[in-house]
Amino acid sequence: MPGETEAAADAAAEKPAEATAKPTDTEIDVTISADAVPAAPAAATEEAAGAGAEKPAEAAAEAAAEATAGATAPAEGAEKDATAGGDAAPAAPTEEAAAAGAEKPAEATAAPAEGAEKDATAGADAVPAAPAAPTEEAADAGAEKPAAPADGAEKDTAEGTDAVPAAAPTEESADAGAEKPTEATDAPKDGADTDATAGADAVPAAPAAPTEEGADAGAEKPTDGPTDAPKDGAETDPTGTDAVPAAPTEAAEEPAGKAEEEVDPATQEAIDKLSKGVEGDFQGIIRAGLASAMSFFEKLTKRARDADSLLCVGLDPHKAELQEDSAEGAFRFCSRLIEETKDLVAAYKPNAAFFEAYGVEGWGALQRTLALIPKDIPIVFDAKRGDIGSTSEAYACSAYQTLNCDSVTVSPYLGSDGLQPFLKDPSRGAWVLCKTSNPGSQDIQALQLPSGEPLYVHVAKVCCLQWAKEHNNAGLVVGATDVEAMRAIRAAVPDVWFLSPGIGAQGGDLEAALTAGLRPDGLGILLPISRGISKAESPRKAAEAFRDEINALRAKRTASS
Ligand SMILES: O=C(O)c1cc(=O)[nH]c(=O)n1[C@@H]1O[C@H](COP(=O)(O)O)[C@@H](O)[C@H]1O
Repeated sequence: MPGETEAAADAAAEKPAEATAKPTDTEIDVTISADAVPAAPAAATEEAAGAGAEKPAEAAAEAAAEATAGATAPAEGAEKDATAGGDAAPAAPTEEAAAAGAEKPAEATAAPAEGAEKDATAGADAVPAAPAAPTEEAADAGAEKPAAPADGAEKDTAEGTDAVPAAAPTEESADAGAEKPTEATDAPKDGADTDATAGADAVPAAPAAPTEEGADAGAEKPTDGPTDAPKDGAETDPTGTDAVPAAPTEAAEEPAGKAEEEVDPATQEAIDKLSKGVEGDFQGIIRAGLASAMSFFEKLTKRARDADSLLCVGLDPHKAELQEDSAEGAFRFCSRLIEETKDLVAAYKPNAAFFEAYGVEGWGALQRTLALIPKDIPIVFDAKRGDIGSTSEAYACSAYQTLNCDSVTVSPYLGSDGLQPFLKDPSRGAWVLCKTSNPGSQDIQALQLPSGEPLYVHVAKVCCLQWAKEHNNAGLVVGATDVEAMRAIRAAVPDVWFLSPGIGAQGGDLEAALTAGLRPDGLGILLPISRGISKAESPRKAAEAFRDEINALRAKRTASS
């Protein structure tokens, strides 16, 4: 209940009833996020290929597979490529590959409809920060660093679906692929530097405008666009095919165009930058793919508005609260919370600690829990990461690719290089620990710098205004238990989103926190509450009461400002 203290909550605690929601098979679900890509080819710069473009390479490959169908994307070639782990290497077709393609074109051509479905489901979460390029650099990058995350890559390799051309086919090849696969040996030879690293299949190196035929072939079942994709990835492609429509059909372009209108200036700038120099329809594809990737804070803002809520339910399966002290018990606990509150929340915040406590099974329970969260509800993965750059890369991969979470809590203590991996993809966000809610936050975070400002104000400014300024995708953890600090931080960074735990069990004052932290637009502060909801007799009623109390205070505050 709102305002309930830890003690009160403990006293009132009851064991939650057994979850009603049945777990789905989520191991696959989380891994397929790797495949999710807009039907866009990728970028034109090495930077794009190496940095943000973890997935577009696959996208390009998959997309072009559609257009060229059997002509240049042989099933056997795909298997070969997959074995080599080279998902995304645009290279010209070798005769061998083309011939292999001719042997089994039907698989390649049959793929798109299902593949499109799959990509649509996963697409929301896996849109790259930057498209990958159809240049040699991109090919190399793709080969060395497969676009898909580890799990996804494994899946892909098992399914042998990734190796496909990045460029659009000529009319001839499109026809060949679609109708006369045995003529596949006539596939384009230009740009013929076969990707030896990937052992990859025949792919033209340079993008070209798709032909009508290619467009038609690719457009059999356009995706709904990444933002419509459910997180649970329940519609996994049963054929194991990742193919995505390659060509910009009207249907595919329309939602992307709409999305493009909604993107923030930073995203728009990235789109302009990355599509510059790319000609014709492929520019449209790139723009569409990028535009459909809402930035993390756009997604959060949209959800907060749609649900009319700033409440974030914490998924903290404390052992003491479980009916059964096991990973399964933790999963059921979370499943029940999600089931009861999913229409009331702006976000969910699973805390890794409570799952890790159950070892490998706990990690599985976490993955299954994440898969239950509706696709339009942002996830804050509370893991408080941050390390040297190369290790943070792995942490970011774990949070964003393997677990497919939208955001993660991070420590600023290691500095800018430790945070960069969490910030380079605008569709993901990092919540930087700034002034935490616990009493010990005074020990270091409140130290006064020679400039006279407390360390937490410095952290707020340096993280949000400098380190994260490229994509504006850092928020700040500012506990709701220290309103004075919150006020100072709000003054330093007026627009930044706060994640403000401390309401409920930790005794924070909701009205004081909202007064100090809310932005004039009635947004800008996300209030995670765990035990105050999970320990209530009816978590739903408690969540509803919190949401309503928050909204009443928001209304009061925005009316007075
Ligand atoms: O990063 C966090 O989420 C966090 C930061 C902070 O300053 N204080 C804080 O309590 N948290 C987390 O927020 C949740 C608070 O839980 P309750 O006190 O039960 O609502 C726990 O998962 C904490 O680990």
